[in-house]
Amino acid sequence: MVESQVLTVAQMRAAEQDLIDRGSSVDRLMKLAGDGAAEWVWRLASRRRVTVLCGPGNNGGDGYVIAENLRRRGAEVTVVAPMAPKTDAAKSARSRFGGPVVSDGGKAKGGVLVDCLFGSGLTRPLEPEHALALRDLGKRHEQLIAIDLPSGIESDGGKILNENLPAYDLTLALGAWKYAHWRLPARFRMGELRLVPIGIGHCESAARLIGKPNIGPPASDAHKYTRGLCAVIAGKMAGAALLSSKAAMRAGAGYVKLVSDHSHPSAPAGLVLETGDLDEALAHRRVRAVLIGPGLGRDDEARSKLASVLASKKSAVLDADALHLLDPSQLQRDCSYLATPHDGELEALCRNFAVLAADRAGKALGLAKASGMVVVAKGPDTVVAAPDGTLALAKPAPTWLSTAGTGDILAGIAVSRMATGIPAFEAACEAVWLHGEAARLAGPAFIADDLAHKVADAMAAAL
Ligand SMILES: NC(=O)C1=CN([C@@H]2O[C@H](COP(=O)(O)OP(=O)(O)OC[C@H]3O[C@@H](n4cnc5c(N)ncnc54)[C@H](OP(=O)(O)O)[C@@H]3O)[C@@H](O)[C@H]2O)[C@@H](O)CC1
Ligand SMILES: Nc1ncnc2c1ncn2[C@@H]1O[C@H](COP(=O)(O)OP(=O)(O)O)[C@@H](O)[C@H]1O
Ligand SMILES: [K+]
Repeated sequence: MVESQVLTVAQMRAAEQDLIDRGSSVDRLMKLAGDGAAEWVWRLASRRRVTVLCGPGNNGGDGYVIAENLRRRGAEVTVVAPMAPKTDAAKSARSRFGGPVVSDGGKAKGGVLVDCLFGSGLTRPLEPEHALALRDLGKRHEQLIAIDLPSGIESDGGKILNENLPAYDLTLALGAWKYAHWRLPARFRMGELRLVPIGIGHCESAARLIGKPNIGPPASDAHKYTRGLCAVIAGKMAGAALLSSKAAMRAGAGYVKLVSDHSHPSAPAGLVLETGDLDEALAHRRVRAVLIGPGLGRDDEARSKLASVLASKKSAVLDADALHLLDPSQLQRDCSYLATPHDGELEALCRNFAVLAADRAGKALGLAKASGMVVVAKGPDTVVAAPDGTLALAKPAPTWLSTAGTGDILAGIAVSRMATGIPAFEAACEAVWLHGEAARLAGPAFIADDLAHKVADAMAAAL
């Protein structure tokens, strides 16, 4: 879906060029973007005075279009332009603005500040005088709207390039989402996010935002084995695997087995405990997906359990300790693997698979390519990467997830989705969404056990 694609600056430029090649023009796209954005500014301003801060590029050009649109509706609007327009489209938009333009924003104040200083073309930190002007104007206005991106943010990485820049109430993404709209730390400076369409089409290589999956109830002739049997392998700290199992039982699989050397007096009655030989348990033809890692430990016994899982050639979710123990040569060809590392585990895996990249998305993509595994790089801005270079970005999930054991729940959901027979990348995206939704439904201050129970409600939301 076009609305869920997330583009790099290079992809955005190619998409714009594509529209121009089909008969549009930069001026026409700027008019569409500016008029679309002006609609939001008009609503938010509701007759308050508006200041539009315009830079030299096409982001500034959008600003002049917005200002003229508002002026024609009768709004009191001033443009502050510390730099003259440089691009042809911006110069022409400037020439069509019939209101006042000042170069020094020293006296400007009002209801709404519209930031059109720089957008996706920003290549370096703001000059000190521009950063200062933005900061001061920000303080003298009641509400701040960023056009395309807040100025001072790097579009592809989501880095904030200057200190003490203002936080915004609303950011209007023009044409398509950019990475910065969903990456930290940029995301949390942007306030509400809205997309202004300008006719950008489907981009084959774009990343996508993870949205609500369409799961549906079991088929009318379903039985527990057709829905999928998954095995969760317990290790030293058996509680973690039990948490994963509880989540797996609620995430779609028809049958969940906990393969454990421990007794589990508090295990739900519906969870099948298997205490026998691990290789035998794995060899069972009905086992469609296996989870190993939560609470596994890192001793010889843990190593041997991981070796058994990988030798079984079953589809597997690898989490926690399994990611530290993993030897690249153990991964089997033509097997489906899903790894769920947090940042520390991702670092260890990247060392192990000789992957060099600067940020989480780059590391996840590099690792997926080097290992053949689907990689869910977990954190406040989780990404999912596939070996073929497909990337999906999660929307922010509740920060209450930052509590022990929530990763075990994610791994349990993932193995359950995989056991239903869907491809690992889809299973990963569904698991990330269900995990975030369960957290939303659990409310504040939940613990991992509460989260496991909410997985069924998250499934209900996706039916
Ligand atoms: N293309 C289209 O069809 C459409 C584009 N649209 C809009 O265009 C925006 C992208 O426009 P853009 O590429 O002109 O970049 P923008 O962010 O305005 O300005 C950057 C310019 O300033 C410069 N510069 C960079 N960093 C700097 C710094 N720190 N301090 C000083 N200067 C700096 C840099 O030039 P440089 O100095 O590096 O040569 C660059 O040229 C996009 O976000 C959207 O709003 C929409 O209208 C829809 C149609
Ligand atoms: N600040 C946060 N905002 C949103 N999600 C978070 C945040 N911190 C952690 N999470 C999520 O919580 C889970 C934590 O997993 P993990 O670190 O493996 O914990 P554990 O090992 O204790 O189970 C991950 O899914 C991660 O994405
Ligand atoms: K901007």
